[in-house]
Amino acid sequence: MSLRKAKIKDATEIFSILQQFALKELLLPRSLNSIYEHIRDFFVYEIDGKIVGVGSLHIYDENLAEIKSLAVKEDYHKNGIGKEIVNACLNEARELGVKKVFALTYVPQFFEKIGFKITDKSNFPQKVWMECIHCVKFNDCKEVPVVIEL
Ligand SMILES: CC(=O)SCCNC(=O)CCNC(=O)[C@H](O)C(C)(C)COP(=O)(O)OP(=O)(O)OC[C@H]1O[C@@H](n2cnc3c(N)ncnc32)[C@H](O)[C@@H]1OP(=O)(O)O
Repeated sequence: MSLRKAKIKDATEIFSILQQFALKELLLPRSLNSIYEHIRDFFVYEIDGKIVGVGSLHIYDENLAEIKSLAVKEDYHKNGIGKEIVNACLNEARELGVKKVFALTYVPQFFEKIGFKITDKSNFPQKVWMECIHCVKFNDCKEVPVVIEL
């Protein structure tokens, strides 16, 4: 078992895991191209050389970063893998000097267990005006914003 930064060769497997949950509308879909572009943001969790969990930290500025594209394969849920990936993202944010990390999620309870608090999306205008505005669910978004101060 190991958690590590992603490499280029992991991109298609990251895409495949995220796509499984996107098809169930548990995550917003993400293109393979976007994963290649942001491969340095990603962590992967491996068991016996097979990727079973993925997640990424996207930096906005010195004050703000976002946990994005977090998913653990269903057979491996509730083994602490999701929490470990989020904690790796938070540690990286701390090392970089970022002060606040947020996520938009359908599973706020999972993030609350890690110490995030529910907040308001208006606190993240960078996200809303750079990304949410282009999302097909912009006017009917059910994702809950959560945030943690580092
Ligand atoms: C920013 C985003 O990307 S949000 C999208 C998150 N991803 C998804 O919803 C995709 C589908 N879901 C998943 O991949 C997984 O269920 C995840 C990532 C949400 C959780 O991963 P797991 O590895 O199962 O979580 P992990 O075992 O680390 O759980 C940590 C704690 O949260 C709890 N937890 C896990 N999932 C949930 C949930 N859906 N609701 C409430 N609590 C939860 C666990 O019971 C555990 O609690 P404990 O510390 O008291 O034992």
